[in-house]
Amino acid sequence: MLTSAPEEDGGMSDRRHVEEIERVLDGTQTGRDGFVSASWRRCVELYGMDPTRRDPAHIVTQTELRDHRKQAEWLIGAARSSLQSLFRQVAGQNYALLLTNATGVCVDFFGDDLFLDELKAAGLYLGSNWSEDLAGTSGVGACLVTQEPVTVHQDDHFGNAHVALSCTSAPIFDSLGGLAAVLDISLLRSPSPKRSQNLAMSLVTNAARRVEMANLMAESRRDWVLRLSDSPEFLDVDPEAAVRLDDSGRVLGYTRGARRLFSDGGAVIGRRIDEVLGLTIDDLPDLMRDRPTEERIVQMRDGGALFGHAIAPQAPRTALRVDRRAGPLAGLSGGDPAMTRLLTQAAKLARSAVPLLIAGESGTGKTKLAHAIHMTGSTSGFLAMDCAGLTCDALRAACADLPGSATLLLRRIEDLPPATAAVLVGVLDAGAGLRVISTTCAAPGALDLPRPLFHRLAGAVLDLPPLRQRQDIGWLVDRILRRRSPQEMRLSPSARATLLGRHWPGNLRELEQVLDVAIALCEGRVIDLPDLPAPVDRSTDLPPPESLEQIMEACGWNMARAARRLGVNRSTVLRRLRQAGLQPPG
Ligand SMILES: Nc1ncnc2c1ncn2[C@@H]1O[C@H](COP(=O)(O)OP(=O)(O)OP(=O)(O)O)[C@@H](O)[C@H]1O
Repeated sequence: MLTSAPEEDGGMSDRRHVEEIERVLDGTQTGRDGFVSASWRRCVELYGMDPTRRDPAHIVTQTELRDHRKQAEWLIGAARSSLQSLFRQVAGQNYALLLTNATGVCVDFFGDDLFLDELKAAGLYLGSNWSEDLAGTSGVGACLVTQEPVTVHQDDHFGNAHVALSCTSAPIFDSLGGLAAVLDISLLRSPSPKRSQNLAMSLVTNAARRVEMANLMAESRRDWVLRLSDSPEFLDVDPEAAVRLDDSGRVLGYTRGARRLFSDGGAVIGRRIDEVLGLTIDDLPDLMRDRPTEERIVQMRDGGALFGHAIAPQAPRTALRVDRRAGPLAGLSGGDPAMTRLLTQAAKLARSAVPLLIAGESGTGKTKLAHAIHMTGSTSGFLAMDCAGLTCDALRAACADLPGSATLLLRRIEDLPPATAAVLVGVLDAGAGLRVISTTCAAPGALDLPRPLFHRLAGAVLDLPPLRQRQDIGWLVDRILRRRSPQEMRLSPSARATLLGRHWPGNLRELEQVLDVAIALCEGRVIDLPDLPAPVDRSTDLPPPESLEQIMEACGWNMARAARRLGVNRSTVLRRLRQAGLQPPG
């Protein structure tokens, strides 16, 4: 039995409210929404609350508020612009907006300064705690329990303290499907019909959906995102649902709108997209923005269809970039840290006359780098010679025609016949304006050259990394594809993953050839697995003796890619990392 309503200030309506709660507890249907009756029941039977008490709002301490806000930083960031635009839409209508965390504490707030004192007194402010067991039936509290959008209007509230308010709240889910927050729009005073809040309901649910979308997009820069909409007009600007996928098509996250599209109610994270929706990862390139929206149709498993918009992973952002003023040198790398360091040095050395020795495995781009250095430097003539079988006469004849200022490129210096070595020393000493660049596949220290010659060639050594150690393979693939295909072509995600996972004993030359073959074999515009030639040089296609850390770095610490490159499964990679005490940087 509840205590009776206070006579002094409760008045008739307060008493009626308390009486209705009593009747609901007795099992009478009073016309209240079912979730409201259920909440009233919990308030009395579970939390032992008394509706006649006018408790002040529950406000956490400043220190607690700071902690709550710190923990919700990501959420506040993702929600800010949606809240701002929602607040603009309701400006001048006395609404207050509250963003609470999953425990019901308000961590962000927008309200009209004119009513700030009233809003604070009513608990519509930063730090107020609206969890049901403290504040009774409220929009936020009921939303946290039901995980559905709700309007708790006037005397839907449990306690007499809040019956003037009208609160409409929508849940916000994180990308793993957990309830993360509640977005609430509240009025101090409102018209009595509950339906007056229908517009508020639609505003708050749309804003919550946008917050989930913003959060998912912020998490997904390195992954595929598939966005879905019922209508082609909203697909690119305000889609209803989104799924985040890794490059093998496994679900990494989703927005609440996508949950209802999945074919069964079971756990979805980690499952392949073709198991939960009616498409595979390789269908995504066909759903990118360059296709007309009406053609981007995704068949759902229930027989329905939606419009789809696939967003490809963005290239990793790297702090290191070669200065654009380095000209042709800057175009040789897509942000691989070792290449960036090397090219930055090369750009400085290019302006000097220091003889350069470029070392690296076959096909790593030594000749291309030498050309770029020449183009960046100040010499005018350019002569490239292969050292294998180079005779003294041929060397003397070729150098005799060189202009006063020239670059002499000697390819594969390790193959220089010993007899020519002595002549080369003479040529270099005689040519005052001659800048020499040589290349070698051997380790510079192991070069079997006469010392006088070695010191005239190796003023500085530039060591090119093998392709398998580069972190910009994806960038190189796109660049080569753009340059060598007659029309715009793309790779299916599985074809891309395969290329990123190969060992590339033939380095960039091999990559170019593989892409040439794929371009020739591919019938449409999307290169898929069957278009890729198998690795030719399997004998050397064994994992090189590199450290696990080097491989992880080359794979951007992507477990799936490292597993493919090592030819083991992901759990083995994880185990080996743990054994080696390795962790991803930062
Ligand atoms: N940064 C790059 N981007 C795209 N393609 C490149 C790049 N560097 C080199 N290549 C291409 O890779 C192929 C091999 O390059 P290059 O001839 O410079 O290698 P190399 O190391 O001199 O080879 P080798 O040791 O066999 O003489 C060439 O076709 C070249 O165009």
